Amino acid sequence: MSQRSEENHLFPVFLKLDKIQTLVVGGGYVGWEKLGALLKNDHKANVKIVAPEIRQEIREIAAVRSTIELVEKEYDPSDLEGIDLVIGTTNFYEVNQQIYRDAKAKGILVNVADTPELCDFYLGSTVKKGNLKIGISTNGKSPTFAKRLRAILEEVLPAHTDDILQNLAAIRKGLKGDFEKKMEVLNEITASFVHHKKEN
Ligand SMILES: C[C@@]1(CC(=O)O)c2cc3[nH]c(cc4nc(cc5[nH]c(cc(n2)[C@H]1CCC(=O)O)[C@@](C)(CC(=O)O)[C@@H]5CCC(=O)O)C(CC(=O)O)=C4CCC(=O)O)c(CCC(=O)O)c3CC(=O)O
Ligand SMILES: NC(=O)C1=CN([C@@H]2O[C@H](COP(=O)(O)OP(=O)(O)OC[C@H]3O[C@@H](n4cnc5c(N)ncnc54)[C@H](O)[C@@H]3O)[C@@H](O)[C@H]2O)C=CC1
Repeated sequence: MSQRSEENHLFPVFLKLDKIQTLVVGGGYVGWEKLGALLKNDHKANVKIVAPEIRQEIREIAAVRSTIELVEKEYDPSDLEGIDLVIGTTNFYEVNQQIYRDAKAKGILVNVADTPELCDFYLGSTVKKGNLKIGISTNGKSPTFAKRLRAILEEVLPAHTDDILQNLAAIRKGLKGDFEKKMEVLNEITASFVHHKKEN
């Protein structure tokens, strides 16, 4: 069999966390971090957290959000009922492995935090400016690089980035005519973005 080349084969998708049900197993530091990552992207994310011990910080978040459910008990496979996506963060490799196996058996996509061999998908660093979102993956090579690149992009993207998007959305909506004509106009309007970059 031929060796897979050293490049990123991951396919990025942008999930609607308010339309699906996510389960986080484990309510410690890593569980808190992953919950934070979900909520940073969508404060209305539906998240259930299952763990016998749940950190105070998570309790405080759940207390003010009806979309977050805490279940204080050890994980068992019935927790996967009605779940679309699962993130395992317990401090027991065997439990994380079981979560992975159970999720696979049910056809649920699973991520065991910080354990690439037990992941169908990875979490990425995300940059948000209004309607714009950029997801960054280093293919597991360096999450710290992803974090730094996020900070750089957050800094360099102008504050009015979303205004540009809003204007383009308005123009797009107002454009009459056939599909090809629409594309022609939108390509023309946005051409200067690329030229501007080349000149610098
Ligand atoms: C493969 C992946 C699987 C997954 O967890 O989804 C994974 C794996 C591992 N992470 C580890 C450690 C750290 N992870 C972070 C941070 C983040 N990790 C995230 C994602 C991912 N981490 C996926 C790949 C993403 C990609 O390809 O880029 C981010 C982007 C998203 C998020 O988690 O929300 C978030 C930054 C968010 C942001 O700030 O923008 C930091 C830095 C910090 O916290 O400051 C450290 C410590 C420093 C270091 O080690 O680099 C370890 C070693 C554990 C150990 O030593 O035992 C492994 C295991 C291994 O590599 O084998
Ligand atoms: N804290 C960190 O920065 C890092 C942690 N890790 C690893 O990630 C894992 C989790 O770390 P932390 O969150 O810091 O640990 P933690 O000890 O703070 O939290 C573990 C959580 O798992 C829960 N748990 C234990 N058994 C369970 C079960 N059977 N069912 C459901 N929940 C269960 C506990 O109640 C607790 O809420 C550990 O394996 C750790 O080695 C890896 C890299 C960095």
